[in-house]
Amino acid sequence: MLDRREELTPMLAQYVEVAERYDDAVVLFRVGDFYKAFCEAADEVARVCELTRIEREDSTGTYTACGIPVDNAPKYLKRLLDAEYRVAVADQVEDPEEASGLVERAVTQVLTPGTVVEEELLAEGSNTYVACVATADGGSDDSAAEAGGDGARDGPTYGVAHVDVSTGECAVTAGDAAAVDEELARIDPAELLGGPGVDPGVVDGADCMVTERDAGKFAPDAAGAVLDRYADPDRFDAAERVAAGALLSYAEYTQGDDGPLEYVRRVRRYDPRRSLRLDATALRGLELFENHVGSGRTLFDTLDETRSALGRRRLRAWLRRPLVDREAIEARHDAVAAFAERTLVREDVREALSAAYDLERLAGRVSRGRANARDLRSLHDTLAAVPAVREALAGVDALADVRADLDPLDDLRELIDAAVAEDPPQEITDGGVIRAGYDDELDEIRTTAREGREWIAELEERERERTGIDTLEVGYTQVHGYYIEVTNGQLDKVPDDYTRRQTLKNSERFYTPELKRREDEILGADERADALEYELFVDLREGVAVESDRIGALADAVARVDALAALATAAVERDYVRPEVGADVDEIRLKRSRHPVVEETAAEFVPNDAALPRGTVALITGPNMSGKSTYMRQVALAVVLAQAGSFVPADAARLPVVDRVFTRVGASDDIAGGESTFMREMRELTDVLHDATADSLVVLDEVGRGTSTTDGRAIARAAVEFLHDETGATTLFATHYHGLTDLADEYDRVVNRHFAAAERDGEVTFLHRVREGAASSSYGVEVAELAGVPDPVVARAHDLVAADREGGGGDGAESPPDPAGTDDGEAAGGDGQRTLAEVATNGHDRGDGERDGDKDAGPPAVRDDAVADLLADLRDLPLAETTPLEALNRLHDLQRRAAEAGDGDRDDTDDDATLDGGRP
Ligand SMILES: Nc1ncnc2c1ncn2[C@@H]1O[C@H](COP(=O)(O)OP(=O)(O)OP(=O)(O)O)[C@@H](O)[C@H]1O
Repeated sequence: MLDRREELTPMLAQYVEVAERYDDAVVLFRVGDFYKAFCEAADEVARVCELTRIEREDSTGTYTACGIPVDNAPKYLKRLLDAEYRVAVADQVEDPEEASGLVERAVTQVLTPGTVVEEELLAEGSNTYVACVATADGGSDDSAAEAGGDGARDGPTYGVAHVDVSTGECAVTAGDAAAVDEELARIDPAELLGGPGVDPGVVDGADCMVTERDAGKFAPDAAGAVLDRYADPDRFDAAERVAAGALLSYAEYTQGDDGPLEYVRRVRRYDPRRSLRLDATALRGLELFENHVGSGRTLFDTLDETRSALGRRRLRAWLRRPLVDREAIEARHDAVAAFAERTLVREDVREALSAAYDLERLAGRVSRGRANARDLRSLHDTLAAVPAVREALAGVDALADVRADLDPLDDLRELIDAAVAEDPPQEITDGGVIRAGYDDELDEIRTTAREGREWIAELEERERERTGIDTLEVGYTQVHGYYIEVTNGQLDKVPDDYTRRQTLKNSERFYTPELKRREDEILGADERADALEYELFVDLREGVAVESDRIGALADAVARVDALAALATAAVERDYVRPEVGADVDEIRLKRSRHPVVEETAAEFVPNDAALPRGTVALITGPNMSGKSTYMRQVALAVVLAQAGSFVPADAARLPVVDRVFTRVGASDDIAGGESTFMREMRELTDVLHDATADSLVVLDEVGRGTSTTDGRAIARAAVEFLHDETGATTLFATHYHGLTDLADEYDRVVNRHFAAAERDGEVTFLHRVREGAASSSYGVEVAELAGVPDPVVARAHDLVAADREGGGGDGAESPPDPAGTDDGEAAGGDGQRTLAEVATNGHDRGDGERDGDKDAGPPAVRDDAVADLLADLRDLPLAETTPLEALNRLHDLQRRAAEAGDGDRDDTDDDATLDGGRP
């Protein structure tokens, strides 16, 4: 098309010119009721949006066009954004009626995945961020960047900035490549700008669209000048300045390059170390916001009892960045406790908040000049809900601070209420927006129009009387205006002052000079009223925009109240307990803790205790599927929840304040990223071993399983030793390398815990109960059988395992496991080895003569576990809620299980001593 530029029609020439300027975007031209794309852009739009592509022909030749209907635009724009297109929307910027020739068009907005502000394109309860990573020198030379941020490892310091263009929230920090990676995982941007000089590895890992910008935007002077419009650049490090400045310049560009975004009221500088650090692996491994299978529930879903979009975003932010300041954590717990203890307060507050609209986004639209009258009514309705929240909170000391911040902005509410009609139309140009009584001039114009209409309404009656034409009618059409209609039979009675306007088949239509005058008056008044209403509305909107700081402060308080009330609701409804996090707490101690998400879906969740003095490395063994991962995650989640300000799912909890939670759990194959599972696993392990401190909590699941047994076992052992000796981090380490469990004999702070399985009626049952000591078997083959692996394969696997054990191969040969952690050599049997077959047939008579009447022939580990479970079930029996018949049934069941477990010469009663220090 460029080669035909001279011949193009004026509009196409205009399109080509804009498309050249916005060459990284699909340009859409507003033409009538459509946003139109032409030529190649039309092909793309038609393909992505599944719209019809039209071949057009004019004097200059043929070209394609594709139109998105304006009324349905969000749906199609979303498709384009999801397909990672940028879309430049060019609107008419002059009144078509006043234009001589072609209407002037200009790009008023560039829509990109990270900068959309359209309500329909934004997720309601989460932020949409665009982030930017940059070096201090903007890539101009390779000199070392100015120090700042974390700088723990060698390498340049990067600035990382992010902004939510819909709410104006903007923040910046600095750190090395690893810190940037971690920050990006927490920010979870929808779009990322990578400055020149930034190591490609730093931005490539981000799971979002990466946008390139002209290098000049990252030049320190240029970026500094942009930042200066928002904040004092001297408050920031060099790298932060470049990142924030370049980012804000991009944000301005997407909003039509119309100068500074006034609703970005501040650029917050933060230090990620002032919150509990959760890197991408931890966020993923603990399934805070994302479920591995992509469909199940997450921690956030489970806790989300918020009532407003503001609260929902705040709760997300709290979980993403839990606190590390003990006082702040306790203050949040105090507030949650206050809500939890007061059902009425909580319910009143939540009900009032249900009426709250998204104050932050409303304020953003007001400042951008995009709010319509309905938005201002929504703002009014939200302000109107505040007094009820304040009233509910009155007299609750722990909530006094947040209550004080809930300024209901009465002046603003009254102003909006007085000015804006109660149920205004969508458009602000068509009138009906401003209330009567708000503006004298408007009222006067409206009176004129009303009086005119009344005069016309009475005209029919008057004219019938005056002319004697009893069928005379007065009417109105859009095209001809007001008329007096007389049927043909009565035309002889028409008076002289009637002028013919229109002839119909059976009648004639007339007007009189007075009717014409009144009509002009009414139409003129309507037009003036609409224009004046628009003016008044825009003035009002600007007046409200001036108050955006106060609205922002109120939005912050509303978000806090909602998030606190949500945490309290979750705590009450799901039976969570307030954790103790005092300065003297130097251990993780949980009584009957549960996994907050799994307990929601499991038919019957088995609670477990945990007692881990700081610096303990707990080796967790047990069969596949026995609950190791769930247990480790629930301990980590208790810590995260507590530091986020939440109560935790347990009967009692004492938790230290940790600086970071590291996890390496579950499968995280990175096929798309081109790394093998093992490589990825080792990378994650590297991060842990490098960065964990004595204040960290480390959760490692089956480290080393991705390679040969010998190598894997060696790596696992070395990692445990390092964590114990060098790092001192409190660690939960699940492993199938049973040989590792003898580390507990060598190291003070290494302890063994295990999960047991019971075998009943020929089937393996998982008890999901944690116990002291190491486990005896993996039950891998049994799990394979449960999963439906064909019988011959299962049988062959059993044989191979047995042969392997007898032959002394495999992990089991390294050293005999201590089955129940009882240190009782006898208990493990003559040679300390038990075949899987022995374990699998323990205490169960197959009727094939295998068990020759010796009830104690089975391995003590399984028997002990069965007895311990019996005791635990007995202890947990809710007597108060059990009917006599149920009790009898339960007793019968317990008796049966006692018989199965055997009544051997047991003297150990401390199986369940994990938390209680040996008390039964
Ligand atoms: N305490 C519990 N109460 C009830 N169900 C549980 C409990 N713990 C785990 N489960 C259920 O048991 C199953 C296996 O749990 P998990 O993945 O934690 O086992 P695992 O020992 O880590 O297995 P593997 O070694 O194969 O990774 C899960 O489906 C989980 O929902």
